[in-house]
Amino acid sequence: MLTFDDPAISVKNVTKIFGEQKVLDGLSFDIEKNSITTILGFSGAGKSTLIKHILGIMSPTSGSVEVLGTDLKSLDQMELREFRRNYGMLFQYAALFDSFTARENVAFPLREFTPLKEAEIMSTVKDLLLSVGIKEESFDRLPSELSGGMRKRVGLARALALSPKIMLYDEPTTGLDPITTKMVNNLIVETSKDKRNDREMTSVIISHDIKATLEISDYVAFLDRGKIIEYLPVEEFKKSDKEVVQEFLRL
Ligand SMILES: Nc1ncnc2c1ncn2[C@@H]1O[C@H](COP(=O)(O)OP(=O)(O)OP(=O)(O)O)[C@@H](O)[C@H]1O
Repeated sequence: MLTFDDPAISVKNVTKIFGEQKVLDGLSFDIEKNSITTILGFSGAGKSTLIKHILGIMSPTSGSVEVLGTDLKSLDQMELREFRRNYGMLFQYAALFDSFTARENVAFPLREFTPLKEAEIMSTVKDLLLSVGIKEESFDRLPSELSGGMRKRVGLARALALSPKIMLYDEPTTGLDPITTKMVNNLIVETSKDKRNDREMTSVIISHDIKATLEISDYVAFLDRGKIIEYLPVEEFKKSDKEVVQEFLRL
């Protein structure tokens, strides 16, 4: 198992039980700061449950999750809400507000969580949208007037608005055509690299789209029935001798 001196995320012996079902089973692993790490697994393996633990939306039945050196258990609800400003998240369907334009969607977290004045917000929003490749002519369009790929870009701009230290991607390319998948992958890498220069950003991708994520990951973990059964730098992961991993790689 990979270990890191100063991990961004440290999952320590986490078990999560729903009724009779053990969904996470004594899970322990670290995620390196400033890396792109993908957590792969079949449907039902426990990926979403794990992400919810990293976000502090769910608490473990036993064990602990440390993010940026803080044990999430030690935070009360108010502190946890404040702590979540460290996170950015891009969901499968980008989850934009339908009745807000692209500009308003990206402005939302800045209005909600920062003391910035309107002119500063508008200038930050412009920079963010341009940085993900949205042209000014599209700033005032509603999500329904944008393509799927453009919605992802706007979703990414919104997720980056508060300069997150931890960026979580939940199935970022599932259901997208190959060209849009490539575009989203490039954006994930560019975003991660950009941020590496001047500040910290760790990217965690949850996916069952192995082909899309292998190209861009530094590390890959394979979650199977609540346990990490393989966790390696990407090139070594491809050569894993675990039967279930090879089965997954052949899909
Ligand atoms: N709140 C809950 N209450 C009861 N069971 C749950 C709850 N959340 C998840 N589960 C169960 O935990 C198991 C793992 O679910 P989870 O959504 O974490 O898997 P996943 O790997 O993300 O799957 P998918 O790729 O299909 O999203 C499933 O059997 C699910 O039914």
